[in-house]
Amino acid sequence: MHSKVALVRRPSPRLADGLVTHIERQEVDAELAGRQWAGYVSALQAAGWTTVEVDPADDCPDSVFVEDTMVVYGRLAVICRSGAPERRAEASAAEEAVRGLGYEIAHIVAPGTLDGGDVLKWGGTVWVGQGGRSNAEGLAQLRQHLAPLGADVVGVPLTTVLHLKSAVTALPDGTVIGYPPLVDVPDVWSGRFAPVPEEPGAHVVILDADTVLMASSAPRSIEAMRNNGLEVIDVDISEFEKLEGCVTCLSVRLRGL
Ligand SMILES: NC(=O)NCCC[C@H](N)C(=O)O
Repeated sequence: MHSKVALVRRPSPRLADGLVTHIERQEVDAELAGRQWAGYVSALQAAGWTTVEVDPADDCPDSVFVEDTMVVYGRLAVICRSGAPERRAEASAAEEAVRGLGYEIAHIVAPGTLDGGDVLKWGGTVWVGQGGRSNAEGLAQLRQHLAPLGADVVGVPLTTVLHLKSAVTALPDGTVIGYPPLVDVPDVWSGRFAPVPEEPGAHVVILDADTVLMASSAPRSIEAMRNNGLEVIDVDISEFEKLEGCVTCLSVRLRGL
């Protein structure tokens, strides 16, 4: 029985060579990134999460963004085949780690592509960004794997950001938050969509029913969350943001077998 376990992965020494797609490349301070990663891991631990390190992948610059390697639903971990061929080598060690924790394993296979960052889950619905890293075949395979578990898998068009969860994430009560200029179809969540005033303000990791983790680069959104009664723990992840990373992508949250 595991509860509140998070997979994390130490940054590669080649982090600065990570992919950038929608933003200008900026210089990454690898040493600062290392400290920020340690701060992120400590924040998870302080909130009661046990962290498990996936074996490092020093040759894979983007391996720290471990969320993209899998989609975990119930006791099943669906191992992704990234839409970025450069990132496909990251998956095998992540698979070993989650298998070692007792999860059942399924795979997205060619020609399907799926990045974990494109998958938003809440209350039995699984939304999958389409138009970037994850294709229709990847979505169809995910739907097939999750159907026996009762999940409703829904495609969502995506044009302006890397992953669906770069645009929207869900609060503990199921409200979907997003920075409107980057959300193609807010109507998907009509009645439960709430705008935030900053792009990184759209990214939350749910730590428990009352607490979320957010990036300190979104002070106005953090204030709005606090005013709405949520506890917010904030972490500086500037070096990962330079590579289009956000708080969600630095871990895979496993909420219990
Ligand atoms: N789930 C995420 O938001 N992942 C961020 C991945 C960033 C990485 N530089 C990439 O382009 O794949």
